[in-house]
Amino acid sequence: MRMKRASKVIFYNRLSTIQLFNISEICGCQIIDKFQLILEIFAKRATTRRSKLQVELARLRYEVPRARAIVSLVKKEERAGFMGLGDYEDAYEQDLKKRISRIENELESAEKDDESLRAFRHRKGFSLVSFAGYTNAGKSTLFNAIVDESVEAQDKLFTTLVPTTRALDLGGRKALLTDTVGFIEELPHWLVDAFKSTLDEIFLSDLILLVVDVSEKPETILQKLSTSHDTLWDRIQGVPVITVLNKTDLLEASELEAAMEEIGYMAPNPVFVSAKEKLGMKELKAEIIKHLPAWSSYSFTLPNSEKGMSVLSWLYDEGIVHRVDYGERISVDYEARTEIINRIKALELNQGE
Ligand SMILES: Nc1nc2c(ncn2[C@@H]2O[C@H](COP(=O)(O)OP(=O)(O)OP(=O)(O)O)[C@@H](O)[C@H]2O)c(=O)[nH]1
Repeated sequence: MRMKRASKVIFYNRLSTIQLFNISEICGCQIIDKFQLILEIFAKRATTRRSKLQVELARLRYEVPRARAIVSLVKKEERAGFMGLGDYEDAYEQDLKKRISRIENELESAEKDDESLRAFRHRKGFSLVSFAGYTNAGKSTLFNAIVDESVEAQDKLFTTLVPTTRALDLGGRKALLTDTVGFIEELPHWLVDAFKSTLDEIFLSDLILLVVDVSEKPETILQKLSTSHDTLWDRIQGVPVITVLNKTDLLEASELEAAMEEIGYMAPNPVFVSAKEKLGMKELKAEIIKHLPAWSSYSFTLPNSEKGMSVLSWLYDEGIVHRVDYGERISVDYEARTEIINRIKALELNQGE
């Protein structure tokens, strides 16, 4: 390792503290296990405040028992400086625990911030589209293929904030496309909250593209589709899902047909693509446009009262207020998802207007 000048060695299996300790002495570089690597990836990909906190929480909790064991090792063997940790004292464990409880408190208020992120995007007239699926399904390749083939929307704001999000103009509709962390098989239970939090983008979406590697064995695909639906289902009811069957270049037409006979019932709104060969992009974009929530315009008035003002603030969260005049009543020219416009109309009816 020293000769190869590795800066980090990653072990597939979980390592005990003693193993970590001894291997790092031999290799002279940082040693991490699979779970620490997963946490590093989650940390890079966490975009909402809640997900950043969840990932940090999982990392700290993973570290506490190690901190304790390392302190006793260092004390016994007087080998300070292990893993670059310097003077490793009991205070470190106390510090970890303090940070854990602070994050637990912060998490409670973070939920609200993320809801307002969604509102902010809708207010700018964007529909939110997320890529979901297991690692290696080809999400990132597909994401790049669509972005390459599409016109980027004028609004660069989101794109510059998050590298895995692009603002696109799809058939005259503005959409924010977001690539997410891939699902991982056999995720340990203590990582599930952190993992799910990296999916926050998906849970805030108007449309989900579930990407599947169709060249895998049908039983593998079925099992992955089933787990994906389970993971998403409790929080995305009513949100349309497009099943993107990727890597069609690896199959003959007859093989593809046979695969679909087995998995078709688990694959709503299927579209066949090869992200690598950029095949099926037109069909996929058409399917996305078809499922994007419709937006419409509406002009109406609200009572100029406290209640009217609170409806107005909700309107600002959900869509674009083109004009607002405060007279005896508040008169508004408004554009939003049709679902929201219908709710305004229902509100008017209820008030007998
Ligand atoms: N033959 C073929 N290979 C593809 C296609 N799309 C992606 N791949 C390959 O599949 C592998 C995984 O692709 P990624 O785009 O990194 O997959 P991902 O789902 O983003 O994976 P994670 O980032 O790990 O979640 C890469 O080697 C790609 O080159 C395709 O349409 N056909």
